[in-house]
Amino acid sequence: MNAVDKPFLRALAGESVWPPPIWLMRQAGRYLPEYRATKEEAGGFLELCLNPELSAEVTFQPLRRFPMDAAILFTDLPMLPWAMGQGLRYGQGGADGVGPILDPVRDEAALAALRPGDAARRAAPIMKTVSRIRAGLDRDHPGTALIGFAGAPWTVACYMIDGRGGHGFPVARHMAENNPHLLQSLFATLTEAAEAYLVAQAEAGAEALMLFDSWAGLLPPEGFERWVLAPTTALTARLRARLGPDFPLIGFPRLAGDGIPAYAARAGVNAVGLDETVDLTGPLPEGVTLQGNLDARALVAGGETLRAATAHILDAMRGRPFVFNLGHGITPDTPPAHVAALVEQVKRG
Ligand SMILES: Cc1c2[nH]c(c1CCC(=O)O)Cc1[nH]c(c(CCC(=O)O)c1C)Cc1[nH]c(c(CCC(=O)O)c1C)Cc1[nH]c(c(C)c1CCC(=O)O)C2
Repeated sequence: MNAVDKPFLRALAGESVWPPPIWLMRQAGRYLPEYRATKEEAGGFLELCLNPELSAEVTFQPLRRFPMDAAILFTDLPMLPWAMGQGLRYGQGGADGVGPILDPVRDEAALAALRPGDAARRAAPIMKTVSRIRAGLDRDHPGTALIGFAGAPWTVACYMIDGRGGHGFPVARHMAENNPHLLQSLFATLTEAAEAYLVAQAEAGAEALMLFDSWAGLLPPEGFERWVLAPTTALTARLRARLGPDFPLIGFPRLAGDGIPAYAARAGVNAVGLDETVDLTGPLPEGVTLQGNLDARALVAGGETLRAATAHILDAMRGRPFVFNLGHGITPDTPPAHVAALVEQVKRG
């Protein structure tokens, strides 16, 4: 299939493709037994993210079960800070919780110790993963597009500064209010690093790029303007200067609520991801493709709950440029059969 004929890319270009293309955030992950087996084979999660063959394998796993219209590069958001030299490990539950744990960057000295110049070399395995995935899609799934991604500066800064999620990132929020100069310096480093990292993914074969701003909703309005909207707009402008004005970009300002219209109008993205709290029957931004916003809990519930929630979204979005997705990632307790039922219903329109 010609790249421009892929339904997902047509929807990002502003076409009202119907039935809408579908993919799901975290479509590769712990709800699939084959993912858990491959992670074991890799020797751990970080090891998996740095193994191009096995990262590509887990990216393909959901595509063998479900006819998704897009695949997303399998890696993790803190891999960019890791590539700049920040210490990273993964909690195994218990007191550590689950998820990434980083050596916090909270002062000038820690910021100066980062080595953005090393990031391209350290992230080289991730670019190998991108090329492997793209070659496999071209061979076995020619209608499926490849999404590359990075965290948006604010969300990456949250993990870099607090060192872990789960507590609402009090240190990053305090820094935004009380030491904006330090945060601004970190943002300058991060914006430059994210640009290089995303351009490298596009050069390796990614056909669209997504910026995850999972914690955009933590900031008051002035903070949202300064730490979410302004840096995202700067980053997308740089990406467009490098990749061309039409390169498909998706922004996901999760839980941004009242900030979403401004984001849609000014962030420089083709598509905006909507979390599950957004009411699709209310006023919505025009002039951008929308993506979302099924509640991940409805996917766990399945049955009539899932059918009704899916029908509600399809009814609200019919006739608009839209990509069906969840409002946040699939959770590990999701039965794969529910994902199959969802994809079938969406494909019926
Ligand atoms: C904030 C964030 C992270 N990572 C990511 C975000 C932004 C989106 C979001 O808000 O969910 C993005 C991400 N993380 C992962 C992907 C891969 C591709 C996909 O979506 O299928 C993507 C796009 C794999 C992953 N990233 C992680 C796993 C689970 C690791 C394991 O197997 O133990 C996977 C498959 C770990 C991770 N990584 C992160 C957290 C908070 C956690 C723990 C919570 C959880 O597990 O869901 C940081």
